[in-house]
Amino acid sequence: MSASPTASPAGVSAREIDVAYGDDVVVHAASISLDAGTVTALIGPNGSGKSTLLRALARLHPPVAGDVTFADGAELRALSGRELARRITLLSQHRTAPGGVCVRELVEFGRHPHRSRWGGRDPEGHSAVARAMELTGLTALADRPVQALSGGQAQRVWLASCLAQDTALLLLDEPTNHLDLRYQVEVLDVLRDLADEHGVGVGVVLHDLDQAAAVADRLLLLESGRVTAHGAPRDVLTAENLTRAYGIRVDVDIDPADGRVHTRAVGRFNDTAVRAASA
Ligand SMILES: Nc1ncnc2c1ncn2[C@@H]1O[C@H](COP(=O)(O)OP(=O)(O)OP(=O)(O)O)[C@@H](O)[C@H]1O
Repeated sequence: MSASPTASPAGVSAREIDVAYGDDVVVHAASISLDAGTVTALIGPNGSGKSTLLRALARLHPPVAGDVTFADGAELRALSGRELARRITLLSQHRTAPGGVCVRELVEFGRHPHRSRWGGRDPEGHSAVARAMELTGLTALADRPVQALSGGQAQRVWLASCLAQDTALLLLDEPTNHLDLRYQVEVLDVLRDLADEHGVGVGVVLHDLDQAAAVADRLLLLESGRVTAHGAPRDVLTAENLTRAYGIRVDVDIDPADGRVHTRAVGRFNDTAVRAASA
């Protein structure tokens, strides 16, 4: 990012939190720590609670039990909205752009917590916005109406708006959705660079397990609202864990050349043994 993240020390920990919609508790006793300079990926089947847990860290769904504390001791529930927006940014899955705004204007919205109450000075703003647009490949589209963009281009604008917010903690819910292969890789590279070069603590929901293994230092596997495994990718992405979590056979290989974890879901269509048996 253009400037080093402006918020207080990166790092947030949730301890044993329950998160509910009405009376329905959907995340149970979940613990997660996002530390400065690390990428943590949340993985798991649809409906397992990944988005809800991520949103709880940004206080969009305040936990009904347990607590969430920042590295400097501040409690999530005690912060003003503005203080919180200077510490943590969330790229959520569902967003609607206000009508009539162009790319640069939407990215500039990300600077809102850094402006004075009456919309005044933000000395870092211009360079933060320019850098966020450059990192996401949007510079040439700066004056285009957001409503005239493709799904992938719009996704990059929302990501740029989060990057412009320039917080020490960055949460992203499926940021590679709608992106072509090149931009998927570029977005994941940006996340890795933010962690490695700027000490940002990143929490990201990903469905692609190989991408999660490649970008993350730590993985958190959720099943039915509970964290059932956490740790280094090769400890979490085991055939046993994945087969249980996803309810289909999943094979796992470790590439001897680079130590990367590769997963392969074995369905009826790509399991040659099953195909031969049923032919
Ligand atoms: N607004 C809501 N009101 C009530 N229940 C909800 C709401 N949003 C999500 N849920 C429920 O909470 C549970 C967890 O949903 P969540 O979106 O966190 O899962 P997820 O792991 O992110 O899923 P996906 O991979 O499909 O995005 C699901 O049972 C879901 O139906």
